[in-house]
Amino acid sequence: MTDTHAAVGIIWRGDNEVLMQRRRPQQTFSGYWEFPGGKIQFGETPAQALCRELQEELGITVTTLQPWLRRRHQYPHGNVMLHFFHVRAYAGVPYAAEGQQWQWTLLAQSPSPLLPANLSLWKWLSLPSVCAVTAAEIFGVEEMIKRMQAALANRLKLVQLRDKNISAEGRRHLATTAATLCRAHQALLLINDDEQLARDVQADGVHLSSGKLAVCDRRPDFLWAAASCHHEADIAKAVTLGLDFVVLSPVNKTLTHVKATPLGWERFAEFATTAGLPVYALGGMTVADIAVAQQHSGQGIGMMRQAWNVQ
Ligand SMILES: Nc1nc2c([nH]c(=O)n2[C@H]2C[C@H](O)[C@@H](COP(=O)(O)OP(=O)(O)OP(=O)(O)O)O2)c(=O)[nH]1
Repeated sequence: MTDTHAAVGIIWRGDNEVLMQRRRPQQTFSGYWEFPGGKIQFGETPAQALCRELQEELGITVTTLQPWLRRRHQYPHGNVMLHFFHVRAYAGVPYAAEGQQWQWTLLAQSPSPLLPANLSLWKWLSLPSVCAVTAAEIFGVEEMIKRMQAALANRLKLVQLRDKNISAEGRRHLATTAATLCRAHQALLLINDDEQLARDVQADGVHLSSGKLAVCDRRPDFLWAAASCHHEADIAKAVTLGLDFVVLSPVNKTLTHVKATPLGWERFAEFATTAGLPVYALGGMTVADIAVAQQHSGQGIGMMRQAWNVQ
């Protein structure tokens, strides 16, 4: 059966509210909450379809569209390929141009029932644009903690504790302190490749190295689970395990993996569009690359050294 393609808009008000509308009585899944959007018509690109739908449904003219992921869902009535976009700027004031019920919805208050294809996606909306990877191997543990404090105070919301080559005590001390700090700043902490340590310090989740990902046969039992990917096969495995996001590298040249051939942004975009889950770009990233990654369907960027250059 061929897929029906639909373009879907996540319309933001600030950082933690999105516009949701309710499917009307004559539609399938009537009464379910959905993001505005609809079927892509013959000859339209997904972006054109979304702009048309948002004009028709809400009377707004989109001025900035940011492509996000693409996700396939099997409904009883057929397969749908959903093309998601973030909408952060538009002209006009939204109104129910088709008589539908709609509301601004806080991310913490997922409306119910949500269209089934949107369930895991809702959780991913709270992911930030930067994933900072610890670098105690470079700075030392105490300096790393100081820099982490500063970065969290500066609104960092996602930390991956990596540092595989420091002492076990140093890593445990870093993990314990990072867990306390991240909790205090409502930031997520994922521990690289050590489920026991993640459990001991009550981290939010684990981050699998690509090596661990390859041999892992179940989703780690944490609220958040992510992985490092370098190839298509890694991403496919992450999807099979039902992970929440992946960090794909190296996108640009990086000091950490000097011999690796960078993917480049075009190839990154191919992966990020088709992965079906959020993808961060890693490798030679600076803050200026957040926007570049997002224009290429990425969730944002992963950074190691650059993330901690905070006074
Ligand atoms: N607009 C929108 N559609 C979604 C979302 N999630 C999701 O699975 N879909 C599906 C439902 C529909 O099958 C298709 C969008 O088509 P549509 O909104 O034009 O719906 P429709 O009533 O014409 O389609 P049908 O399902 O009743 O045949 O994508 C979402 O968040 N927003």
